[in-house]
Amino acid sequence: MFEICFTRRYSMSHRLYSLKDSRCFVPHGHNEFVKVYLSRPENDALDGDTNMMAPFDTLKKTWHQWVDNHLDHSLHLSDKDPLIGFFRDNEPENLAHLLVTPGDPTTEALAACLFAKINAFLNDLGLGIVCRRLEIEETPTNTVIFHGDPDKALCTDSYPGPARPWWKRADMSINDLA
Ligand SMILES: Nc1nc2c(c(=O)[nH]1)N=C([C@H](O)[C@H](O)COP(=O)(O)OP(=O)(O)OP(=O)(O)O)CN2
Repeated sequence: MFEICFTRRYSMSHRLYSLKDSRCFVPHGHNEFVKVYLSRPENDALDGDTNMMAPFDTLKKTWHQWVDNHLDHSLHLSDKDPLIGFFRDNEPENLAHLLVTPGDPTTEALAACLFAKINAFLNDLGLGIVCRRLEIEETPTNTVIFHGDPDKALCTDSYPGPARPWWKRADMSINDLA
């Protein structure tokens, strides 16, 4: 089986709102790398002419657009974080830069959301190519790997967004605050 791996770098900040006594409660930032592993499970054979699963550019264009123009320099907050209210009241023009996760924006939660997001983009291509594994290097010493079902991984019981939240939509959104 072939796997194609793309890597992208972005800067982000977050705070872990449930960890009140921790230094992670204080908003802080990371320069992270996300790696996605793509494969075509149903038909792995090369055609003898182009010999590609699909051109790299076709596979990564929308994903990298989203990473570069929306994920990069975003502030990640729990859906329960009162900082969201601060932005609503004082800086509504910056709401578009908030990435909101169901519960704390840990690297685990982000990995599951990003996994769902790239699969929404890939599904739109209709090539039968999927992301089966995603890795986020939060720091040079901490990496989180996700593969599986994001619906089972994320707890959305009290998430205030729509049934199809931003991570399941093949659009440029990073929250459901609009
Ligand atoms: N399971 C998780 N634990 C922690 C996460 C997380 O996303 N998932 N995140 C953090 C903080 O973001 C913290 O900034 C990074 O963790 P930390 O290990 O403290 O980072 P260091 O660079 O200081 O680690 P070293 O081992 O000193 O290199 C905390 N926990």
